[in-house]
Amino acid sequence: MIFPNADVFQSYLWLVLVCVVLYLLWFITTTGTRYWQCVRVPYVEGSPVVGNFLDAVLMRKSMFDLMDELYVHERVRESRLFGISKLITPTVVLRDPELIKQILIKDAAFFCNRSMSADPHGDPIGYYNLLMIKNPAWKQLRSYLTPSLSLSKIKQMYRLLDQVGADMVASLDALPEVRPNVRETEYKELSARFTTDVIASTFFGIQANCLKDEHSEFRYYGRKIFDYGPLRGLTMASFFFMPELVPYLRLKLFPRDTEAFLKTIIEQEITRREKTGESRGDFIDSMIALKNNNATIGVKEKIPLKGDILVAQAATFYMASFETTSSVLSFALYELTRHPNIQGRLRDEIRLVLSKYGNEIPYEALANEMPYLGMVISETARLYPVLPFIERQCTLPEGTTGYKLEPFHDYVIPNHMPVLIPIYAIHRDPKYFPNPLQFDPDRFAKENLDQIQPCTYMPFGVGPRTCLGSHFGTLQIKIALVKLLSKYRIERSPSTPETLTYRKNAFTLNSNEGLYAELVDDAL
Ligand code: HEM
Repeated sequence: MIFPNADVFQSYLWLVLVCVVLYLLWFITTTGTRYWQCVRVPYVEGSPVVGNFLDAVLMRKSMFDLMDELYVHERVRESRLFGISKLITPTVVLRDPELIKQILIKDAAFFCNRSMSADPHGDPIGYYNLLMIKNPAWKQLRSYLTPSLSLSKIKQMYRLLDQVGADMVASLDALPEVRPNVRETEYKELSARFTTDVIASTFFGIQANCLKDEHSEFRYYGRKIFDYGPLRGLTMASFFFMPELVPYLRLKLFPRDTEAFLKTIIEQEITRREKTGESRGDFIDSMIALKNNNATIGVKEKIPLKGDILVAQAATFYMASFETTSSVLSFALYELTRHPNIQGRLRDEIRLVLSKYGNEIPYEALANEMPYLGMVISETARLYPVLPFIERQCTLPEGTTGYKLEPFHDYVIPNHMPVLIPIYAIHRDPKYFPNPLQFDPDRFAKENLDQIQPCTYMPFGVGPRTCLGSHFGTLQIKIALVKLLSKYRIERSPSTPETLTYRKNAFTLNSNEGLYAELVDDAL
């Protein structure tokens, strides 16, 4: 009998070992797809490691385009739901409005959490906030923060908002003329500066002066939050794609210097007010009240709302509010530039209200007497929702293995599975919005509203975990549009893009192209 010598034996051993490791790697990195092969749900096959997000990881497609392609994929387009892999994690995507209603509204108690998460120990500011925190602490925190954005609070902020609107027009007046009575602007930067000044003024009681000074600190740090260079892009992607690893990688939701900046200004303002006894009835006052009332969150461990946890609330409101509002505002201005007839109709409505009230339009008039303004904003938020999808995680009481989808489907969603609702794709589905790429505010006319099926229009999300700032964000957009269109007619400039492509390294909708336009002096 011939025995292989030790070297050959060792080589065989290595070969076997390499094969085992490769097999294990394949086995682990294809978990998502293998899961969907075993259940009776249509799915789109993903690649090992990256699942269905290869094009997003390689930055070949924006998250919006990628989700849109999955939504209409031939294997799943007739189905109410389908499976994908978020890297290696099996993830269910809901396509059907009835099913979305069932999960996000009727059975919201089991789908209140988002699957993305931050590190509670290493990053308290990133974790203990409404965007990230999980139930039951989320419910407590939401009930503490809801009053700070109630209608009466928003009404109180109206004059401050109106002032920032006037500052915006003044900043446009100061631009050099490209021809007599004509100036050029870029809507994305303009909108970002407007919304940043609004937040600084209404939430923090601070004049940020972004509209006056392009190098303002507030604008600088705001830009940093959403400026997804390679490192920041990877960090932000990790919160969504691999939340379990976030604590080990010591990742933070806010860039460190932005966090330090926000911490300093918020703590300084809280200390100043406590010393002077000044009260403005704004967000900072609400935070001081929570602290003084010894408010806590959490059941087993009671976390007091003070220090970093208060900073977390202000920082998240800053993050959740300015990029979203400025995105919708800039796209609304862009569509109004491209559609002079729609702009004309809106200016007619503004003219009517100005003739009734003069330049001091009351809050009630803006809210109740300008239906076309509301329709333009709703249509903008349909065509350009800020997020590609809403995200949830199935969270059932201990001992329950899964959530039954009957009578819609015989599939059972396992506990902890991520659930995605692809709002961008649904808003652009011709089944729900005929001729979906057409910008048509009349879809939202009172007489047409009953044609919009529930849970097909979700720019602010749906159910109890919906956007907390939807009224406040909409009011900001209304004020900016009314102020700007009262003074100027907006027209295409040679740099106005005809079609838009979306940034591949952004999680909110953002065009690659600058949204340039001309402002023609034409006061109403
Ligand atoms: C037009 C502007 C805005 C749009 C389109 C928008 C959109 C959204 C969306 C889609 C969500 C996720 C909802 C879900 O998961 O169901 C969200 C959540 C949130 N938004 Fe907004 N938002 C806007 C303005 C604002 C403003 C001005 C604030 C002010 C503070 C704000 C604060 C929040 C917060 C705190 C959450 C998390 C709520 C929670 O998880 O309980 N948003 N927003």
